[in-house]
Amino acid sequence: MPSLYSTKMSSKLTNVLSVVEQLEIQLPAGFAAMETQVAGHTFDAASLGLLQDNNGCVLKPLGKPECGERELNFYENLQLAEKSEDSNLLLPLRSFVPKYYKMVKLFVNNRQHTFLKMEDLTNGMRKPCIMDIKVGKRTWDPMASEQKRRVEEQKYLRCKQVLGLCVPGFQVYTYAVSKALRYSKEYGKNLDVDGFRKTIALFLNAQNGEVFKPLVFEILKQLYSIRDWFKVQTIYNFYASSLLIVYDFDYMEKHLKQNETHTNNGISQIPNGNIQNNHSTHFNLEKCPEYSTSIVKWVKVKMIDFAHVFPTENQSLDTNYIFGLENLIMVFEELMER
Ligand SMILES: Nc1ncnc2c1ncn2[C@@H]1O[C@H](COP(=O)(O)OP(=O)(O)OP(=O)(O)O)[C@@H](O)[C@H]1O
Ligand SMILES: O=P(O)(O)O[C@@H]1[C@H](O)[C@H](O)[C@@H](OP(=O)(O)O)[C@H](OP(=O)(O)O)[C@H]1O
Repeated sequence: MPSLYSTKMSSKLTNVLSVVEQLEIQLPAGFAAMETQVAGHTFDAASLGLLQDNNGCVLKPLGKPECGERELNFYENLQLAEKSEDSNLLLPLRSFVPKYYKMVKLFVNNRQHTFLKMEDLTNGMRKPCIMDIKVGKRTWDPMASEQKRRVEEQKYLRCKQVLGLCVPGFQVYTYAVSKALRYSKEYGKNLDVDGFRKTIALFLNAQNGEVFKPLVFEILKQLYSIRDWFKVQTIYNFYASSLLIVYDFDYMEKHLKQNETHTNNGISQIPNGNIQNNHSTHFNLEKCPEYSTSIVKWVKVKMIDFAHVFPTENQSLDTNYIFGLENLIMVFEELMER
Protein backbone atom coordinates (compact mmCIF):
# COMPACT_ATOMS: atom_id res chain seq x y z
CA MET A 1 0.00 0.00 0.00
CA PRO A 2 1.40 3.41 -0.89
CA SER A 3 1.85 5.72 2.07
CA LEU A 4 1.91 9.49 2.08
CA TYR A 5 5.27 11.06 2.70
CA SER A 6 5.63 14.74 3.27
CA THR A 7 8.92 15.40 1.62
CA LYS A 8 11.11 18.48 1.71
CA MET A 9 12.64 18.87 -1.71
CA SER A 10 15.15 21.53 -2.66
CA SER A 11 14.12 22.63 -6.12
CA LYS A 12 16.20 25.75 -6.61
CA LEU A 13 19.00 26.00 -4.14
CA THR A 14 20.67 29.33 -3.58
CA ASN A 15 24.33 29.71 -2.80
CA VAL A 16 24.00 29.37 0.93
CA LEU A 17 20.55 28.40 2.02
CA SER A 18 18.07 26.59 -0.13
CA VAL A 19 14.64 27.74 -1.18
CA VAL A 20 12.75 24.72 0.05
CA GLU A 21 9.51 23.58 -1.44
CA GLN A 22 7.13 21.46 0.51
CA LEU A 23 5.75 18.77 -1.76
CA GLU A 24 3.56 15.86 -0.93
CA ILE A 25 4.49 12.81 -2.91
CA GLN A 26 2.87 9.39 -2.66
CA LEU A 27 5.60 6.82 -2.34
CA PRO A 28 5.54 3.12 -1.56
CA ALA A 29 6.17 2.23 2.10
CA GLY A 30 9.86 1.94 2.86
CA PHE A 31 10.95 4.57 0.34
CA ALA A 32 11.66 8.28 0.67
CA ALA A 33 12.84 11.03 -1.62
CA MET A 34 16.62 11.01 -1.45
CA GLU A 35 17.79 13.55 1.12
CA THR A 36 21.28 13.85 -0.23
CA GLN A 37 20.56 14.32 -3.91
CA VAL A 38 22.59 17.39 -4.85
CA ALA A 39 21.90 17.67 -8.59
CA GLY A 40 19.85 16.24 -11.44
CA HIS A 41 16.13 15.86 -11.89
CA THR A 42 14.13 16.28 -8.71
CA PHE A 43 10.46 15.83 -7.94
CA ASP A 44 8.24 18.35 -9.69
CA ALA A 45 5.26 18.32 -11.99
CA ALA A 46 7.34 17.02 -14.89
CA SER A 47 9.85 14.64 -13.37
CA LEU A 48 10.75 12.30 -10.56
CA GLY A 49 13.78 12.49 -8.34
CA LEU A 50 15.86 9.76 -6.78
CA LEU A 51 14.51 7.65 -3.94
CA GLN A 52 16.27 5.93 -1.09
CA ASP A 53 15.27 2.77 0.76
CA ASN A 54 16.14 1.50 4.25
CA ASN A 55 18.88 -0.78 3.03
CA GLY A 56 21.52 1.58 1.72
CA CYS A 57 20.23 1.75 -1.83
CA VAL A 58 19.09 4.53 -4.12
CA LEU A 59 16.53 4.20 -6.87
CA LYS A 60 17.02 6.33 -9.93
CA PRO A 61 13.95 6.85 -12.14
CA LEU A 62 14.48 6.06 -15.82
CA GLY A 63 13.37 9.53 -16.90
CA LYS A 64 12.98 10.37 -20.59
CA PRO A 65 12.54 7.10 -22.55
CA GLU A 66 15.70 7.34 -24.65
CA CYS A 67 17.82 8.43 -21.67
CA GLY A 68 16.37 5.81 -19.37
CA GLU A 69 16.88 3.02 -21.85
CA ARG A 70 20.51 3.98 -22.46
CA GLU A 71 21.28 4.07 -18.75
CA LEU A 72 19.52 0.76 -18.13
CA ASN A 73 21.45 -0.84 -21.02
CA PHE A 74 24.67 0.56 -19.70
CA TYR A 75 24.23 -0.98 -16.24
CA GLU A 76 22.89 -4.26 -17.59
CA ASN A 77 25.84 -4.61 -19.97
CA LEU A 78 28.14 -4.09 -17.04
CA GLN A 79 26.31 -6.80 -15.12
CA LEU A 80 27.07 -9.19 -17.98
CA ALA A 81 30.68 -8.04 -18.26
CA GLU A 82 32.13 -11.52 -17.65
CA LYS A 83 30.47 -12.80 -20.79
CA SER A 84 31.44 -9.85 -22.97
CA GLU A 85 34.30 -9.86 -25.44
CA ASP A 86 35.26 -6.55 -23.82
CA SER A 87 35.38 -8.03 -20.33
CA ASN A 88 38.96 -6.80 -19.82
CA LEU A 89 37.63 -3.22 -20.00
CA LEU A 90 34.14 -3.66 -18.59
CA LEU A 91 35.19 -5.46 -15.42
CA PRO A 92 37.42 -2.61 -14.21
CA LEU A 93 34.72 -0.10 -15.19
CA ARG A 94 32.39 -1.80 -12.72
CA SER A 95 34.59 -0.68 -9.85
CA PHE A 96 34.27 2.96 -10.94
CA VAL A 97 30.47 3.09 -10.82
CA PRO A 98 27.94 2.48 -8.02
CA LYS A 99 27.07 -1.20 -7.53
CA TYR A 100 24.01 -1.91 -9.63
CA TYR A 101 21.42 -4.39 -8.37
CA LYS A 102 18.41 -4.50 -10.69
CA MET A 103 15.56 -2.70 -12.36
CA VAL A 104 12.47 -2.26 -10.15
CA LYS A 105 8.94 -1.02 -10.75
CA LEU A 106 7.36 1.19 -8.10
CA PHE A 107 4.19 3.23 -7.80
CA VAL A 108 4.69 6.96 -7.30
CA ASN A 109 1.60 9.10 -7.15
CA ASN A 110 -0.41 6.06 -8.20
CA ARG A 111 1.53 5.57 -11.44
CA GLN A 112 4.00 2.82 -12.06
CA HIS A 113 7.56 3.93 -12.84
CA THR A 114 10.78 2.08 -13.54
CA PHE A 115 13.84 2.64 -11.39
CA LEU A 116 17.43 1.49 -11.34
CA LYS A 117 18.34 0.15 -7.94
CA MET A 118 21.92 0.80 -6.96
CA GLU A 119 24.28 1.35 -4.08
CA ASP A 120 23.88 4.63 -2.20
CA LEU A 121 27.38 6.08 -2.22
CA THR A 122 26.61 8.12 0.90
CA ASN A 123 25.38 5.13 2.88
CA GLY A 124 26.78 5.02 6.42
CA MET A 125 28.12 8.58 6.29
CA ARG A 126 27.00 10.86 9.11
CA LYS A 127 27.96 14.11 7.43
CA PRO A 128 28.24 13.37 3.72
CA CYS A 129 29.91 16.05 1.63
CA ILE A 130 28.85 15.43 -1.95
CA MET A 131 29.89 17.08 -5.18
CA ASP A 132 28.54 16.33 -8.63
CA ILE A 133 31.01 17.34 -11.34
CA LYS A 134 29.88 16.98 -14.93
CA VAL A 135 32.77 16.05 -17.20
CA GLY A 136 33.47 17.19 -20.76
CA LYS A 137 33.18 20.39 -22.79
CA ARG A 138 30.59 18.71 -24.91
CA THR A 139 27.55 17.69 -22.89
CA TRP A 140 25.26 16.81 -25.74
CA ASP A 141 25.15 13.40 -27.38
CA PRO A 142 25.10 12.46 -31.09
CA MET A 143 21.29 12.28 -31.09
CA ALA A 144 20.84 15.79 -29.67
CA SER A 145 18.75 18.29 -31.60
CA GLU A 146 20.24 21.59 -32.74
CA GLN A 147 18.34 23.31 -29.99
CA LYS A 148 19.60 20.93 -27.26
CA ARG A 149 23.17 21.52 -28.50
CA ARG A 150 22.73 25.27 -28.37
CA VAL A 151 21.25 25.15 -24.88
CA GLU A 152 23.97 22.86 -23.58
CA GLU A 153 26.72 25.00 -25.09
CA GLN A 154 25.46 28.13 -23.42
CA LYS A 155 25.40 26.66 -19.90
CA TYR A 156 28.22 26.82 -17.37
CA LEU A 157 30.08 28.63 -20.14
CA ARG A 158 33.09 30.15 -18.38
CA CYS A 159 33.92 26.96 -16.61
CA LYS A 160 32.81 24.19 -18.93
CA GLN A 161 34.31 25.61 -22.12
CA VAL A 162 37.70 26.17 -20.51
CA LEU A 163 38.07 23.23 -18.15
CA GLY A 164 35.62 20.75 -19.60
CA LEU A 165 34.03 20.63 -16.14
CA CYS A 166 30.99 22.08 -14.42
CA VAL A 167 29.29 21.82 -11.05
CA PRO A 168 25.53 21.22 -11.17
CA GLY A 169 25.36 20.96 -7.38
CA PHE A 170 27.05 20.05 -4.13
CA GLN A 171 26.67 20.02 -0.38
CA VAL A 172 29.30 20.43 2.28
CA TYR A 173 29.47 20.19 6.06
CA THR A 174 31.85 22.67 7.64
CA TYR A 175 33.49 23.41 10.97
CA ALA A 176 31.26 26.47 11.38
CA VAL A 177 27.71 25.10 11.24
CA SER A 178 26.14 21.75 11.99
CA LYS A 179 23.88 21.66 8.94
CA ALA A 180 25.03 20.89 5.41
CA LEU A 181 25.41 23.89 3.14
CA ARG A 182 23.85 23.28 -0.23
CA TYR A 183 24.85 24.89 -3.50
CA SER A 184 22.69 24.66 -6.58
CA LYS A 185 23.29 24.60 -10.32
CA GLU A 186 22.65 28.36 -10.32
CA TYR A 187 25.78 28.71 -8.22
CA GLY A 188 27.65 26.40 -10.62
CA LYS A 189 26.52 28.35 -13.67
CA ASN A 190 28.22 31.47 -12.36
CA LEU A 191 31.62 29.90 -11.86
CA ASP A 192 34.69 30.67 -13.92
CA VAL A 193 37.96 28.75 -13.69
CA ASP A 194 39.14 30.53 -10.57
CA GLY A 195 35.69 30.14 -9.03
CA PHE A 196 35.82 26.43 -9.79
CA ARG A 197 39.17 26.09 -7.99
CA LYS A 198 37.84 28.00 -4.99
CA THR A 199 34.72 25.87 -4.98
CA ILE A 200 36.77 22.69 -4.81
CA ALA A 201 38.72 24.18 -1.88
CA LEU A 202 35.44 25.11 -0.19
CA PHE A 203 34.11 21.60 -0.73
CA LEU A 204 37.25 20.17 0.86
CA ASN A 205 36.96 22.45 3.90
CA ALA A 206 40.25 24.15 3.15
CA GLN A 207 41.44 26.40 6.00
CA ASN A 208 43.48 29.42 4.96
CA GLY A 209 43.98 27.78 1.58
CA GLU A 210 45.28 24.54 3.10
CA VAL A 211 43.49 21.26 2.64
CA PHE A 212 43.51 18.02 4.59
CA LYS A 213 45.99 16.29 2.37
CA PRO A 214 45.12 12.66 3.03
CA LEU A 215 41.64 13.47 1.73
CA VAL A 216 42.94 15.11 -1.46
CA PHE A 217 45.43 12.34 -1.87
CA GLU A 218 42.74 9.67 -1.73
CA ILE A 219 40.56 11.57 -4.20
CA LEU A 220 43.53 11.83 -6.55
CA LYS A 221 44.28 8.14 -6.19
CA GLN A 222 40.76 7.25 -7.26
CA LEU A 223 40.81 9.80 -10.09
CA TYR A 224 44.08 8.36 -11.37
CA SER A 225 42.53 4.90 -11.56
CA ILE A 226 39.62 6.26 -13.57
CA ARG A 227 42.03 8.14 -15.85
CA ASP A 228 44.12 5.00 -16.39
CA TRP A 229 40.98 3.28 -17.60
CA PHE A 230 40.05 6.13 -19.94
CA LYS A 231 43.53 6.03 -21.45
CA VAL A 232 42.86 2.55 -22.79
CA GLN A 233 39.12 2.23 -23.29
CA THR A 234 37.68 2.81 -26.76
CA ILE A 235 34.22 1.35 -26.17
CA TYR A 236 32.21 4.31 -24.96
CA ASN A 237 31.82 8.07 -25.20
CA PHE A 238 30.49 9.47 -21.94
CA TYR A 239 28.52 12.63 -22.67
CA ALA A 240 27.00 14.64 -19.80
CA SER A 241 28.21 12.08 -17.30
CA SER A 242 29.38 13.09 -13.83
CA LEU A 243 31.94 12.21 -11.25
CA LEU A 244 30.41 12.07 -7.79
CA ILE A 245 32.92 12.87 -5.06
CA VAL A 246 31.78 11.96 -1.58
CA TYR A 247 33.48 12.12 1.79
CA ASP A 248 32.31 11.96 5.39
CA PHE A 249 33.08 15.19 7.25
CA ASP A 250 32.26 13.48 10.54
CA TYR A 251 35.04 10.97 10.00
CA MET A 252 37.45 13.66 8.89
CA GLU A 253 36.78 15.77 11.97
CA LYS A 254 37.33 12.81 14.29
CA HIS A 255 40.40 11.72 12.40
CA LEU A 256 41.86 15.21 12.75
CA LYS A 257 41.17 15.39 16.47
CA GLN A 258 42.78 12.03 17.11
CA ASN A 259 45.88 12.62 15.08
CA GLU A 260 48.82 14.21 16.86
CA THR A 261 50.46 15.39 13.66
CA HIS A 262 47.89 18.11 13.17
CA THR A 263 48.11 21.79 13.84
CA ASN A 264 45.65 23.86 15.83
CA ASN A 265 43.55 24.67 12.81
CA GLY A 266 43.16 20.97 12.19
CA ILE A 267 45.07 20.77 8.95
CA SER A 268 47.59 18.06 8.35
CA GLN A 269 51.28 18.75 8.71
CA ILE A 270 52.20 15.71 6.68
CA PRO A 271 54.63 16.87 4.01
CA ASN A 272 53.51 17.15 0.44
CA GLY A 273 53.78 14.32 -2.02
CA ASN A 274 56.12 14.52 -4.93
CA ILE A 275 54.15 16.22 -7.68
CA GLN A 276 55.07 15.85 -11.29
CA ASN A 277 52.97 18.01 -13.52
CA ASN A 278 53.20 15.63 -16.39
CA HIS A 279 49.74 14.19 -17.08
CA SER A 280 51.01 10.71 -17.65
CA THR A 281 52.46 10.44 -14.14
CA HIS A 282 50.93 9.95 -10.71
CA PHE A 283 51.81 11.11 -7.27
CA ASN A 284 54.35 8.75 -5.89
CA LEU A 285 52.29 6.77 -3.39
CA GLU A 286 55.25 4.87 -2.01
CA LYS A 287 56.75 8.14 -0.79
CA CYS A 288 53.68 8.93 1.27
CA PRO A 289 52.75 5.77 3.20
CA GLU A 290 51.06 7.93 5.85
CA TYR A 291 48.32 8.73 3.34
CA SER A 292 47.40 5.10 2.78
CA THR A 293 45.19 4.79 5.85
CA SER A 294 41.65 3.56 6.28
CA ILE A 295 40.58 6.75 4.54
CA VAL A 296 39.37 4.85 1.52
CA LYS A 297 36.25 3.85 3.47
CA TRP A 298 35.03 7.40 3.83
CA VAL A 299 36.14 8.88 0.51
CA LYS A 300 34.57 7.81 -2.74
CA VAL A 301 34.94 8.98 -6.30
CA LYS A 302 32.55 7.28 -8.69
CA MET A 303 31.21 7.86 -12.16
CA ILE A 304 27.45 8.37 -12.35
CA ASP A 305 24.76 9.30 -14.87
CA PHE A 306 24.97 7.25 -18.02
CA ALA A 307 21.91 8.57 -19.83
CA HIS A 308 24.08 9.87 -22.67
CA VAL A 309 26.64 7.12 -23.05
CA PHE A 310 27.17 6.06 -26.66
CA PRO A 311 29.41 3.51 -28.35
CA THR A 312 32.47 5.23 -29.85
CA GLU A 313 32.35 5.72 -33.58
CA ASN A 314 35.93 4.95 -34.61
CA GLN A 315 37.18 2.99 -31.63
CA SER A 316 38.90 6.15 -30.42
CA LEU A 317 39.62 7.42 -26.93
CA ASP A 318 36.99 9.60 -25.26
CA THR A 319 39.08 12.75 -25.54
CA ASN A 320 36.16 14.94 -24.47
CA TYR A 321 35.96 13.17 -21.09
CA ILE A 322 39.73 12.83 -20.72
CA PHE A 323 40.20 16.59 -21.18
CA GLY A 324 37.88 17.39 -18.27
CA LEU A 325 39.29 14.63 -16.12
CA GLU A 326 42.89 15.81 -16.63
CA ASN A 327 41.88 19.31 -15.61
CA LEU A 328 40.10 18.06 -12.54
CA ILE A 329 43.19 16.10 -11.55
CA MET A 330 45.30 19.24 -12.01
CA VAL A 331 43.04 21.24 -9.72
CA PHE A 332 43.44 18.62 -6.98
CA GLU A 333 47.18 18.35 -7.59
CA GLU A 334 47.52 22.12 -7.17
CA LEU A 335 45.86 21.79 -3.79
CA MET A 336 48.40 19.16 -2.76
CA GLU A 337 51.21 21.51 -3.73
CA ARG A 338 50.16 24.29 -1.38
N1 LIG B 1 24.53 5.91 -6.50
C1 LIG B 1 24.32 7.09 -5.93
N2 LIG B 1 24.60 7.26 -4.62
C2 LIG B 1 24.40 8.44 -4.02
N3 LIG B 1 23.90 9.51 -4.64
C3 LIG B 1 23.58 9.42 -5.94
C4 LIG B 1 23.79 8.21 -6.66
N4 LIG B 1 23.40 8.41 -7.93
C5 LIG B 1 22.97 9.68 -8.01
N5 LIG B 1 23.06 10.29 -6.82
C6 LIG B 1 22.63 11.66 -6.47
O1 LIG B 1 21.67 12.07 -7.41
C7 LIG B 1 22.15 13.20 -8.15
C8 LIG B 1 21.66 13.10 -9.59
O2 LIG B 1 22.11 11.90 -10.17
P1 LIG B 1 22.13 11.73 -11.75
O3 LIG B 1 23.09 12.68 -12.35
O4 LIG B 1 22.35 10.29 -12.05
O5 LIG B 1 20.63 12.17 -12.11
P2 LIG B 1 20.01 12.84 -13.42
O6 LIG B 1 18.64 13.24 -13.07
O7 LIG B 1 20.23 11.91 -14.56
O8 LIG B 1 20.91 14.12 -13.66
P3 LIG B 1 20.90 15.11 -14.93
O9 LIG B 1 19.77 16.05 -14.74
O10 LIG B 1 22.24 15.78 -14.86
O11 LIG B 1 20.75 14.27 -16.17
C9 LIG B 1 23.64 13.20 -7.97
O12 LIG B 1 24.16 14.51 -8.07
C10 LIG B 1 23.77 12.65 -6.55
O13 LIG B 1 23.53 13.65 -5.58
O1 LIG C 1 22.34 21.57 -15.88
P1 LIG C 1 20.94 21.95 -16.10
O2 LIG C 1 20.76 23.36 -16.48
O3 LIG C 1 20.02 21.49 -15.03
O4 LIG C 1 20.46 21.19 -17.42
C1 LIG C 1 19.94 19.90 -17.40
C2 LIG C 1 21.09 18.92 -17.64
O5 LIG C 1 21.75 19.24 -18.83
C3 LIG C 1 20.57 17.51 -17.72
O6 LIG C 1 21.64 16.65 -18.04
C4 LIG C 1 19.47 17.41 -18.76
O7 LIG C 1 18.85 16.16 -18.64
P2 LIG C 1 19.05 14.99 -19.66
O8 LIG C 1 20.36 14.43 -19.29
O9 LIG C 1 17.92 14.08 -19.35
O10 LIG C 1 19.02 15.55 -21.05
C5 LIG C 1 18.37 18.41 -18.53
O11 LIG C 1 17.49 18.34 -19.62
P3 LIG C 1 15.90 18.34 -19.49
O12 LIG C 1 15.55 19.64 -18.87
O13 LIG C 1 15.47 18.21 -20.92
O14 LIG C 1 15.53 17.17 -18.68
C6 LIG C 1 18.88 19.82 -18.46
O15 LIG C 1 17.83 20.71 -18.14
